[in-house]
Amino acid sequence: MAIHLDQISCSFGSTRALHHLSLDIAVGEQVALIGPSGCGKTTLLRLIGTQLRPNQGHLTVLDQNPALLDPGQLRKLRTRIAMIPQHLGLVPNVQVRRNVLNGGLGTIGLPRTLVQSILPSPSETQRAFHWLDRTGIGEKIYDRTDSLSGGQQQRVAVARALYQEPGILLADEPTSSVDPARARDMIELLTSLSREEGLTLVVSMHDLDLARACFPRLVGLRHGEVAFDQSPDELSEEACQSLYQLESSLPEHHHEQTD
Ligand SMILES: Nc1ncnc2c1ncn2[C@@H]1O[C@H](COP(=O)(O)OP(=O)(O)OP(=O)(O)O)[C@@H](O)[C@H]1O
Repeated sequence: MAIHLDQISCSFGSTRALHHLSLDIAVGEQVALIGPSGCGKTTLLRLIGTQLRPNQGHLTVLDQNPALLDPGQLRKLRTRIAMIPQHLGLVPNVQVRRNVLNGGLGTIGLPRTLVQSILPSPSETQRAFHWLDRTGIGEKIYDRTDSLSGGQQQRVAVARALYQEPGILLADEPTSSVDPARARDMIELLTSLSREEGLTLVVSMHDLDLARACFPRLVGLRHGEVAFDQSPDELSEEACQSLYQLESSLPEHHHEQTD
């Protein structure tokens, strides 16, 4: 099992983000996490990425329990989990190559990082090109990152994640700031790369129609609990509607709290 969550609860002060949530995701599965703002999608991704610890419950990622690992083992596990954050986290005023190479920082240690930032080896550059090429923008490798379009920058973030050679790829609302055609391109890029590389893929998103069109498994979250866990064919209109009807009736504190 790539990801195993058993009765996980996670709170921030008095705000309950996840409540007795259980979910198993097999190696190579592609899962869309759907639900209204504040339902717990980012919290769940951060737990899987081992950036957060649950208050209760049992979690294993790539068959390891992060709570039982020493700092070195935890670092190693994290190199196998790549996260594409909502705002991409690219360094704007450097070459695209630099941003892709940043995907390897967790693995190579400080001395090599310093050398690499001045003079990347030909094999590192070749590998950066390989992943940029796989995302369709190989020719941009020496361009300044902030000269690229928003869609191209998203591809740089995908290449950076894949440079890490992860077992699990997580993406937090990768479609939130792009137009519908770009959103579909992005999701199709992620799902096809995950299929070809045998990568477990978990993507949070708001667009239910896009999730239904592109993912074989949809997990709906509501108030930090699993509302449904189904294939697009199984998913009923009622289940979808109930998920989003609650958006307007969320308790007030769900709107007020922020990251
Ligand atoms: N660092 C934090 N401090 C306090 N509360 C938090 C924190 N992170 C999340 N929360 C709260 O936990 C709940 C779940 O938040 P989360 O960000 O996981 O939801 P989400 O589904 O990803 O929302 P969105 O779609 O708006 O990104 C919300 O009520 C949120 O305000």
